[in-house]
Amino acid sequence: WTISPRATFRSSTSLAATGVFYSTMTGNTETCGGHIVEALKGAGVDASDLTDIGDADGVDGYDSLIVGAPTWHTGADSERSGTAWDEWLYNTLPSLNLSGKKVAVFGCGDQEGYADNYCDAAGELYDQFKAAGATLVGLTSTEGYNHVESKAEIEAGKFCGQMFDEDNQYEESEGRAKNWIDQLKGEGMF
Ligand SMILES: Cc1cc2nc3c(=O)[nH]c(=O)nc-3n(C[C@H](O)[C@H](O)[C@H](O)COP(=O)(O)O)c2cc1C
Repeated sequence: WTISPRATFRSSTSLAATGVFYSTMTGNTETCGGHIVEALKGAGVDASDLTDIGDADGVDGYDSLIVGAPTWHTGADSERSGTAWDEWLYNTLPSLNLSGKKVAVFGCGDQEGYADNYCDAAGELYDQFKAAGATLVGLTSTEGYNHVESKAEIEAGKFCGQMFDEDNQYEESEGRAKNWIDQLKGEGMF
């Protein structure tokens, strides 16, 4: 008999294949991250629990990452989330080796109240993980959203990942999470 290297690596103490990290001020990004973790379970993906990036360790130990942030620093050039990501992106991420790892970004914002800056922090996560050498996956269409401008819209009609809006479209969130995980599976992330 043989033990595959992968099976050996996945001992009971090893990390899950996909790490799921988020931050939040008022819980909305946690709600959406919860939908994502449920969808991952439903799809049979070996994923971590939803983990606050402020408490995270060993982020580079996963094969792939799903990362999500809210936006609170409206209009800011950098440190747009107003959460633990702001420090982590510039103090921890540059020291990690993420080359070859697939990363998918999600964001939580308010497309009506902050229509000119909808989910701007998600765009920052995308840019910084890309700069760190990761392969970014999971782009989605902007169809069905009503924002005017967004730094998460990295090309016309394309978000850099999955955007959520618990203020205006909370009833969409669970379905958006499920569809996105199906898409990521189709893109070969897991
Ligand atoms: C002071 C303030 C500033 C905000 N700025 C933005 C913004 O620039 N862009 C955006 O999409 N949402 C903005 N929002 C909305 C929040 O991002 C949104 O409510 C989000 O769901 C909060 O997520 P959280 O509960 O995980 O922190 C802002 C909300 C407040 C109260």
